[in-house]
Order: sequence, then structure tokens, then C-alpha cells
Amino acid sequence: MSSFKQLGLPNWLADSLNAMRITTPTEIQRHCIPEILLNGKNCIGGAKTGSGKTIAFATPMLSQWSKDPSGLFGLVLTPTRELAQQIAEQFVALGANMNIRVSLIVGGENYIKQNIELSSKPHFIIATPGRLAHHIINDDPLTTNLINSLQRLKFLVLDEADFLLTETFASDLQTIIKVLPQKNKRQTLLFTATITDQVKSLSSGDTEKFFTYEINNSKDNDGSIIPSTLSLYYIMIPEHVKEAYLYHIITSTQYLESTIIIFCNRTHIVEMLRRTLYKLDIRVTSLHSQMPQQERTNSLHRFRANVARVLIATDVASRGLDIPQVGMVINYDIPMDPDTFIHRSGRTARAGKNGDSLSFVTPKDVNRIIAIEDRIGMKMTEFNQIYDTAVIKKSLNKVTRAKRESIMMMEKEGFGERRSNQRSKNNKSLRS
Ligand SMILES: Nc1ncnc2c1ncn2[C@@H]1O[C@H](COP(=O)(O)OP(=O)(O)OP(=O)(O)O)[C@@H](O)[C@H]1O
Repeated sequence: MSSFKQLGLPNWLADSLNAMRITTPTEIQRHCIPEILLNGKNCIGGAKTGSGKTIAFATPMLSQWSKDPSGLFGLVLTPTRELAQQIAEQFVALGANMNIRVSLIVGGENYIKQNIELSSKPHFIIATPGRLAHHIINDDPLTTNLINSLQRLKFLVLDEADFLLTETFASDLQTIIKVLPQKNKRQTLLFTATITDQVKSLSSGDTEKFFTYEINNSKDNDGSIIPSTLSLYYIMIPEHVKEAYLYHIITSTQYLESTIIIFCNRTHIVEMLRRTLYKLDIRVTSLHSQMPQQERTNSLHRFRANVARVLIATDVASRGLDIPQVGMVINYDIPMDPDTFIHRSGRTARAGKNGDSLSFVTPKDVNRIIAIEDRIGMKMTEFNQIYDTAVIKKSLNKVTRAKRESIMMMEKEGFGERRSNQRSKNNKSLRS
């Protein structure tokens, strides 16, 4: 077992990690840190959810930066605002002793304030692509300074690289990359739990300058893409009793004390479930792209602080979020893309902790489950809790009433109308 110092990190950084009780490098950290730091390589790092990829890319960068801490040194791009915020907080915590300046540039926040912050010469920018591209293309006196700084940076990180390289972010990414130093004048670090061919293709023709580490393929691993502490369950139920089962499971003795994330495929369902569970006295909150940013931030804060025990979310919460107390993930809807299932389920069972993922499977979802099981190379276990059907029936009435009232309120408030008006805005906000 090596220590962070043995990997080449300076004392101040090892001390910062120590203060966070991070003393022994994880496998991805052990392999990637020296290659990035000592051999100056670009890196493609693939490792399971919750395995410490953030520190694997942050620490070699911080280490190099501390040798000459002036000017903009690194840019980290990531798909969602909340994940950018989390990464920025980690940089601030790690670099606190070195007076690090970190700018968070994400959509939904005050643009002018960001401009002022960017002009105060940050050492690192943590951004979502849409908003950073907006700053770059905006015809603003401060834009020239920003572009000048970006032209000199030393590191570019794409966290959740597979998703960032999809069509959704293509034009924003192009705007940003155009102003960065050329490939051979910067180090590029790409990390994700789900490496795709597109990610791998970035190293083709340049393999000598790239270090690629994919834990799923490594010999010191169990060969699975799923953390060994994560238990995957499914339950077959008809569509019309999903809410009753949900209520029953999250209030069962087994999960009554658990912190739970429930994933849905659409904002409308998230909103309906939030209202329904709230009426049933569950400490619940939600996260989706139709909420104003301040509400998104507050909601996540309440969940992190355990003021809310249940978070209902769309896939804005599926990647990267690190909330150690989450003990269970429920796929209320089954995602279309198997990789999304991997990221969603990975919100629990992080850093060696145990966690459960439970998928609600209706007859129409069977093909999606088959695709997921093919991707992860394993079968899910049937959730074998014995439920008293009389009790479920009893809660069915109560839950159905709460659901009906919630839907009526949503219609009265025009939630559906707002939804269709905002659909185009929404697509845009996913990118910002
Ligand atoms: N060496 C370590 N020892 C103990 N805990 C660690 C270590 N490295 C990271 N951690 C902790 O593990 C948790 C998960 O780390 P991180 O968020 O970086 O995971 P990840 O691999 O990026 O996951 P995801 O794929 O979901 O984004 C964090 O709480 C982090 O502080």
C-alpha cells in the first residue's frame, strides 16, 4: 500500500488529505496520480462510481500548480451545476492552506457576478460548458482577459467525460476548446465510471502521451463495473401500484431510517411524487431542471444536511453527486440508457460503504432491464421482502388520494403548461 507522498504529492497536499481523513490512495488514485504528475501524461481514467476519481485528477493538478501558483492553471468541465459546485468545494478545501482561488462558472447564477469573479484571476475554473462558452463568446470587455487566461492554462479536465462528449455539449465544448492551448501544450484528463469508445478515441494516434487506466479491466479488480458493496434488486409490479409500493418500502422498518434518492425519467413525475410523499408526511425534497437554481441549491443542501430524508430527482442528480449517507437508490422509472443506471445506482455504496439499488420493473420495462443486465454483466436479485397485501391495499387508498390531490394542484398551478413552455429552455439549461 502506498501513501499519497509516495505517489509524489507534496507534504502540504498530503496534509490537506489527511485532515479530510483520506490517507490511503484508492486504486485509481494509485495508478493515475504518478502518471499525470511525474510523467506529465494525459489521462483517461475509468473507475467505478464512488472510487475517488475527483482526487485522482485534482491532486496532481494542485501539486503542479503549487510550484508556481499564479494565473489560471486548470479548467474542470462537468455536466451539471451541482456537480461543478461539489468539485469547486473540494478544490477549495484541498487548497485552503495555499490561498487557492477557485471560480465556479455555472448556469442559473448571476452572470455579472461571475464576470467580476473571473476578473479576479482565479487559479482554477470549475464550469458547466454552456455558461463558460457564453462568457467566451459574449462581446464583453472582460472576455479578452478570460480568453487570454484560458489560452495559457496547463490542465483541462473533462469529468463525466463520456457524457460531455455527447452531442448535447458538442458546440459549447468546441467554443471552449478553440481558445485553449493546443493539445501538446496542455495536459488533458478524462474521467468517468463509464468509458465509451468515444472517450477512448481521444487518445488514438497519441497513445504514447496518454495513460489509460480502466479499472474494470485491471487484474487487481473483480471485473465488475458495479461497486462490490452495492446490492442490486428489482421488483416486478404493475404501473398503477408503483406509488403505493414506494410509500410502503420507504416507510418499512428496513428503510425507515435510510437516506434515499428516487430517480424518475420526467420532471412531471418528480413533482407529482414530491407532492404526494409530502402529503404523506415524508421529509422529502426534489431536484430537476425546471426548478430555479436557488431552489435547486437549497433542495440539495437540505438533503445533504439530512433535513430531508428522501430526494426525488431526474438525471440531473444521476452523475457525480457524493452524499455519503445515501443508503438506497430507487429507480422509480427505469432509465433508457444502461450507463445512466450505473451512475444513478452509484449514488449509494460509495467509498466502500454498503448500499442498495432497487428498480421498479413494470411489464413494459423488461427490455430495458435485459439491456442493463447485459451492460453490467450480472443479474439483479429479486427484492424478496414479503409484503402483506392487506397493508399495501390499505396504503393504496391513502396514497392514491394524496396522488390525486397532488395532480389536481399541479393542474391548477399550470405545472403542465409551464412544462411545455419551458421545454426548449430546459434543453438549453441542461447545457448550461
Ligand atoms: N483515498 C481515499 N480514501 C478514502 N476516501 C476517499 C479516498 N478518495 C476519495 N475518497 C472519498 O470517496 C468519495 C467518493 O469520491 P468521488 O466523489 O471522487 O468518487 P467518483 O469516483 O468521482 O464517483 P462518481 O463516478 O460517482 O463521480 C468521496 O467522499 C471522497 O472524499
